[in-house]
Amino acid sequence: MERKLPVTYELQKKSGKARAGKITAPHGEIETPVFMPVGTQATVKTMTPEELESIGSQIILGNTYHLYLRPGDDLVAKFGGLHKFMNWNKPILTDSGGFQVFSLGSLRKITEKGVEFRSHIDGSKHTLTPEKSIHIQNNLGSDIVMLFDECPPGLSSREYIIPSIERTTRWARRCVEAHQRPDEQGLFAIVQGGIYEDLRDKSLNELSEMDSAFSGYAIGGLAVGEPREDMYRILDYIVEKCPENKPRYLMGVGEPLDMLEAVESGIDMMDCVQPTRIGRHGTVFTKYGRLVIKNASYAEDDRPLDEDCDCYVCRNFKRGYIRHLFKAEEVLGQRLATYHNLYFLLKLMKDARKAILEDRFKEFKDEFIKNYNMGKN
Ligand SMILES: CNc1nc2cc3c(=O)[nH]c(N)nc3c(CC[C@H]3O[C@@H](OC)[C@H](OC)[C@@H]3OC)c2[nH]1
Ligand SMILES: [Zn+2]
Repeated sequence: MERKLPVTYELQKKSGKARAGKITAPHGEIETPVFMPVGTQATVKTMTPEELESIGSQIILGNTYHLYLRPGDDLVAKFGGLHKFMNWNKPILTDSGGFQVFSLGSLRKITEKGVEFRSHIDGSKHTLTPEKSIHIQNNLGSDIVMLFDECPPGLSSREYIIPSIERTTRWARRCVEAHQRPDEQGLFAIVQGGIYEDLRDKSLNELSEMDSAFSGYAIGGLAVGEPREDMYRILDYIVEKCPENKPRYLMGVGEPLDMLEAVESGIDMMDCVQPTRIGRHGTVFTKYGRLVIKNASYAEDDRPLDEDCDCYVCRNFKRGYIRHLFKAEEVLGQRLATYHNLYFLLKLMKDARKAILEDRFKEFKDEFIKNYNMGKN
């Protein structure tokens, strides 16, 4: 008898390949499509949990690599896990750390056992293995645990990707074996295969042999420097081949136009550091495209960041004031820009969900793209 998985999915409506649904996780329900703010070091930078809840965040992300290095997953476990440690009581998804080892670590060496690397913090030597990654995530107590995979560098050759997929599949088996709380923390598979349809099939077919252990499927290996049209082509090809009764998560995508393309291909969940990272540097999303607030042209501009946004920031502050905060290097500027950017993406997914429920997603997407490309700010 198939064991009840801790994370389940209910498909509610389809509009083309786009889907509206509901994920049920140990710490709560998630209406999809959903954008997941990234909280790498147990905080979504500059935001309090209360603010995150007030803008409609349903689930946030944490990261194995960072929390293992600092403050240590054992310490987080002593505080009762990540939810208690950071006072976030809704679902949390943690990445498995492989990606960060390659994007942040130094002196890395991949072997069958795992990945050796030096910490970007103090240069100390570490080895992350499938077992270690899963045990760290068990200590963190996240609702959704990601497989320990290799995300090949963007535009890797077929010759590199084929053996990488096979090792990642062997690592997946070891992750399933090592998982200490399969009834409390949902395990997500991560499909690799670069920009090659047949290699995407290879990765998905090999992982599907362990399907009963997986609560969901992530599409990995994208948003790593490949041309946009290759990412769209692969999404259009592989997403609908993932199980219809489980959530589908596209890793690392958070540009508005890319998110709508992903939703159109059947993706339910997305994450990206962009809204928080560019927000801290003074770039904000608006209905008509990005806006760089430090631009002199906004010095006396008494309009809100986005005249069509009803967030706390857009209801209470003008562009001229927020530009001043950035020029004066006042930290409130970073907070207001981050708050608005997160609200913008969360609202975009909420509006997309409504459009799907009303079976008009294609029209919604085309209208958004037309306005966003106008670039009139
Ligand atoms: C930006 N483009 C992008 N493509 C990615 C592809 C992969 C992948 O194939 N495998 C794994 N394991 N992770 C990936 C990731 C990292 C996402 C994490 O990276 C962190 O954001 C930087 C965040 O950590 C809280 C997030 O957690 C899920 C990707 N990011
Ligand atoms: Zn706003």
